[in-house]
Amino acid sequence: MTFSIQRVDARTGSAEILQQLRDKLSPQGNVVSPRGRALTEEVFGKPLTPAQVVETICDDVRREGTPALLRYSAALDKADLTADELRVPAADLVAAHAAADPKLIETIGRIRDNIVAFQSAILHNDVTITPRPGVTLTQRYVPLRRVGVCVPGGAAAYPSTVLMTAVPAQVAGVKEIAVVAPPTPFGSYNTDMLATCHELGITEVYRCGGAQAVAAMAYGCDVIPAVDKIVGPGNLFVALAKKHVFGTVDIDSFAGPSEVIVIADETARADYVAADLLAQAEHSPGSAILITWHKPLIEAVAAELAKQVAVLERCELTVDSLEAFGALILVRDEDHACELTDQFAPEHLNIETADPSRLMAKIRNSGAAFLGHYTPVALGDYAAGPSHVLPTGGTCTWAAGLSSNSFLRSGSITEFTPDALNQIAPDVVRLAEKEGLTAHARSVTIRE
Ligand SMILES: NC(=O)c1ccc[n+]([C@@H]2O[C@H](COP(=O)([O-])OP(=O)(O)OC[C@H]3O[C@@H](n4cnc5c(N)ncnc54)[C@H](O)[C@@H]3O)[C@@H](O)[C@H]2O)c1
Ligand SMILES: N[C@H](CO)Cc1c[nH]c[nH+]1
Ligand SMILES: [Zn+2]
Repeated sequence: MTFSIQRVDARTGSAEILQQLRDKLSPQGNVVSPRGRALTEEVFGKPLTPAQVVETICDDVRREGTPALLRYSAALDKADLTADELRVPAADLVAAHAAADPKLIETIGRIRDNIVAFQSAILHNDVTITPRPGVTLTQRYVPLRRVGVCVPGGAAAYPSTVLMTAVPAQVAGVKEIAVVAPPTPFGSYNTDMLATCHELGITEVYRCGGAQAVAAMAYGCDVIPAVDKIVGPGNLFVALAKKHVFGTVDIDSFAGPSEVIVIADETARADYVAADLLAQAEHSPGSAILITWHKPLIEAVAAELAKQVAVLERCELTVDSLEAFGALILVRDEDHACELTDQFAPEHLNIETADPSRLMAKIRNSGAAFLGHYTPVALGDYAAGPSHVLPTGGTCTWAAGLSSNSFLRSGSITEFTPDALNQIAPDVVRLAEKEGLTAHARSVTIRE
């Protein structure tokens, strides 16, 4: 298989390529295909930007509710559904579960256990301190009441996304979980996805996707009661819709295409490294970048990529991704590799070196890191325990991946005795008077 992936020698100059890739990989840089643009013109009668499409859909769903949701499902997903058919009947969930490969159900059970073990261990607990006699200060964590989960269904089916979103929410104690997936064979007609929902005890699944489903969950409609937070991945329209409704509800992130940086040294195997790069490139769009100071690895990995990509089911899509978003970068040394990685701030970081922990200690920015020659990112995508919903586009410099804690809301609880109030009163009064807020001061002195 012949294709071209960028080789960059960053030993003497700066690696501008990383900034160029970063710019291309923002969710907005996620270009809409010619078919997508034609669909926009067909539905709206004129060319619109994705942001204009999403704003129109969200505003219509907010104003009209279910009729707009059904209209956009019909126009964009060719779904001929009535309001009564939007929710997947309980019998369909049961039937999908009964018909599923028993081995798949066992796998889902084992992965659920892995996720529960990790997400329970990291869950915040209430904290109470008594800094002085008579003063009790508590930080309390309360699960969100109702959340909405977007499960993609345009180009592939993602039972794994149900696990990686709904299980952390369940661990946090969320009682109501609504899943939306497009009315497509990869979405809410996908029996593996429905069987996964049933196995996890999810009963509310809706046959709608895209911006219209996000808007319906944010604003609520006759069929889907409004949620408090919307999580889960999706294409550009889903990402833009989540951004649009943020403020009415919370969202997990504004996510773009998948990314991986593999840092490798002379102990790395070129076939393993290539396999890890291909695994994220196959998402298409997906970015796959090798950083190494071991020069022979660059061509060895390029040769392995060509060999391995040829036999992939998604060969052409993967090649498109490697050509547009891939790079093999030669750096001076280990420190240079860590510096460039921090600058790119990848969603996934795979360190395939003799002492990966030493490098990890030097890197601040990565959504999720995978250490050693036997820890491919696919472990995190499917089974290890941390969620695969992660910050992309360099946002891991300030954002965290989805976890059980994403489904908690914290609040403080303060309690003072009369003596403790008297003790602190002068400080409160002084500051309140400085601000000219004498009613605040009086609410304290009145109790002296
Ligand atoms: N980061 C993660 O954890 C993760 C996990 C799984 C999938 N993903 C990513 O999520 C994305 C899923 O995208 P997808 O397209 O397969 O499914 P999707 O469900 O996100 O989007 C499909 C929906 O988009 C809407 N849409 C399509 N074209 C449109 C147009 N021209 N105008 C308005 N709306 C339109 C339709 O309503 C359709 O139902 C992929 O990029 C995949 O790589 C990420
Ligand atoms: N790599 C994706 C997150 O970036 C998650 C995923 C789902 N299925 C396979 N992989
Ligand atoms: Zn993946």
